[in-house]
Amino acid sequence: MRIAVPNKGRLHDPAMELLESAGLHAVDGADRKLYADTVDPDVTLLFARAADIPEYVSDGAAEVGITGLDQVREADPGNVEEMLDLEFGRCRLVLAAPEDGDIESVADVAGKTVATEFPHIAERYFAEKDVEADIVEVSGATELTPHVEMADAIIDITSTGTTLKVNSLAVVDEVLSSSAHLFARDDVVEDSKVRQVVMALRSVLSADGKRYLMMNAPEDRLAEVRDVIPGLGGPTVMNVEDREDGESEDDGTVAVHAVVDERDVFETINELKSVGASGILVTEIERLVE
Ligand SMILES: Nc1ncnc2c1ncn2[C@@H]1O[C@H](COP(=O)(O)OP(=O)(O)OP(=O)(O)O)[C@@H](O)[C@H]1O
Ligand SMILES: O=P(O)(O)OC[C@H]1O[C@H](OP(=O)(O)OP(=O)(O)O)[C@H](O)[C@@H]1O
Ligand SMILES: [Mg+2]
Repeated sequence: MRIAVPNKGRLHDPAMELLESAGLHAVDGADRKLYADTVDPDVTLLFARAADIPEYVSDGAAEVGITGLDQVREADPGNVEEMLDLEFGRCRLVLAAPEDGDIESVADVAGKTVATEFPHIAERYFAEKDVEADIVEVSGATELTPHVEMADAIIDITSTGTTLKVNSLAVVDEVLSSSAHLFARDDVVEDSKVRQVVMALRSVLSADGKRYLMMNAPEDRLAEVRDVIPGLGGPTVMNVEDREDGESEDDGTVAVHAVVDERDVFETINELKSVGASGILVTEIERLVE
């Protein structure tokens, strides 16, 4: 199976890190190579421009791809399925116009010219809003076009808003909220290898922001311990076997393990201490397969 991955740009590094965390390390990915094998002999990575990846998957050069949702929606190949939000490369595709101009709503764009790298998304957006606008396709530096009278407004990517601001442009409307996605050609979505890859990537995303707590707790206060753990489906409770022959000492102590949100760890530890827990250990989780 081939996975198409952005060869450069801001999606490349996080995509490679995610694949690595999922156990799909590239084994011979020298810079500027077009292909890399992975530790799984059935999985090859193919490196392509972010904007070309939907086409590669649609045409059969790769079975699945990782690229921005904006690119998938722009190419709109018709035979691919969006499988997973990978939660990086978050940005918004927005309609923007000069701050001091007279475009304040989508309706004001009627009869005007809009420059964009995303002509298909723009076309569908204006059709949905029932606004007729002329769309001019550009391949970059879209923010410049209103200043050189090429366009009255633009549809472009923004994340921090800095580029719009330095070009004296203001957001008029949001067209699409985007992030990197895993998508697959519709004839392979049920393949076992594709399902394995989806499950592996999902397990990394599920573990993100989670911590594993281990502790000893007095058995007779277990109910209180359970109450303070906001974990996934409750904690796991085990007897503490600390004698050499493996027999439980039965000193009234049990081991409790639980998965909790990173943001709850501080408060949970304090509460656990107050209900008698000791030897509390907090570790990171690499993957969480549910
Ligand atoms: N400022 C941004 N913040 C977050 N994500 C972004 C931003 N700009 C682009 N993206 C996302 O990253 C994808 C690829 O953009 P990037 O700038 O890495 O590549 P590119 O400009 O298409 O590539 P190239 O470097 O090959 O010209 C976009 O389609 C979008 O999904
Ligand atoms: O809201 P901001 O944080 O300012 O980000 C928005 C900018 O980021 C992207 O450009 P990029 O940096 O990828 O340059 P490019 O035009 O070479 O793709 C996008 O095309 C915007 O211009
Ligand atoms: Mg870019």
